[in-house]
Amino acid sequence: LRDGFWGHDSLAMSQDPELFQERHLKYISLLGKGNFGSVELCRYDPLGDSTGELVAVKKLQQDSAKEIRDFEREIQILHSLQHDFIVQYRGVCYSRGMRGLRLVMEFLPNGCLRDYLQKNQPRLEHCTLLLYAWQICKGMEYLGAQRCVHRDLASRNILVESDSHVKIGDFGLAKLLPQDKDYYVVREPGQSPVFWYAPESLADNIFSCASDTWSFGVLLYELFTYSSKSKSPSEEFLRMMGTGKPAQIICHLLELLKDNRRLPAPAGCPAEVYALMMSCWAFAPSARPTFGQLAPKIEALRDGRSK
Ligand SMILES: N#CCCn1cc(-c2nc(Nc3ccc(C4CCNCC4)cc3)nc3c2CCN3)cn1
Repeated sequence: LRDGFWGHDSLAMSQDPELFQERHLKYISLLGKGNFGSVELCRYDPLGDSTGELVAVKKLQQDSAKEIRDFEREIQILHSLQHDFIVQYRGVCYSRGMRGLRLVMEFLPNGCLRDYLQKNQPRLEHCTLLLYAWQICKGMEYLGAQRCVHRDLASRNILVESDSHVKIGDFGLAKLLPQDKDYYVVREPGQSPVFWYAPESLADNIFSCASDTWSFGVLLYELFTYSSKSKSPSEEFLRMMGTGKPAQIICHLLELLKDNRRLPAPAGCPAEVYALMMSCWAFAPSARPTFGQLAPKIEALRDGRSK
């Protein structure tokens, strides 16, 4: 289209609500660092009068061909998801061609659940922790129905919309299952802390909805320890392993899990909640509950305990 009222960009560009123009994306602050990426708070302000909306913009740190290809897959996965307990896709911003590719998402004002739990521990009751657990479980049930494996379920990847609403916030390691298999074997070994990994993921890089259930159990543990650093999964497992050489952490952790050693019950954690975590940590993937089976169990725990 010739230059005219729309300035130098094409009419189509200005009309597509999912295309964000870099020149209108105003940087405000750094929100966090996920896997291979950073997330910034920006205001999308095409009118230039600071009335534009706040958005969270994810971009790659490295921009190798593989990182860009994986990022494009992450964007496609998030674009295909639409659920109350999954962070909303808004669009993309291309600058410098594909090298400057950025993912634009809704901004959640209260940050990630790990920090939120630490900061608000005194006023967060078990009933609220179980509400967060139920919402994440429903989001994961929906994800499984889309044949998507998250691979990095942890409180650092959950975002807080409000006191009563959390969302799964990062899909940097998510994979879509092929039609003919219900598991995914990754080539690059553990990119995220191994203390959230199921045994089959530690041993053979195998990921599935069942390995997501294992990580969900660790997330339940994080909820009921209010993500305390001293009681974190890493600290607890390292304590159980003693001061082995760092090289053998994965083998040592696997031995421990084979010996049926598990994270301890968090202080004050109701026995039924600990039993639920333990069911997610069944050694055999097939013995773990699905998210569809976990949701009603969490509901029952919520109703059973009014406070
Ligand atoms: N998940 C995951 C891991 C990757 N990651 C994602 C985000 C993210 N953060 C927010 N909001 C957000 C974040 C931090 C604060 C802090 C700032 C310092 N003071 C304390 C509060 C406040 C609000 N909104 C989002 C996203 C993605 C989509 N929407 C950040 N890191």
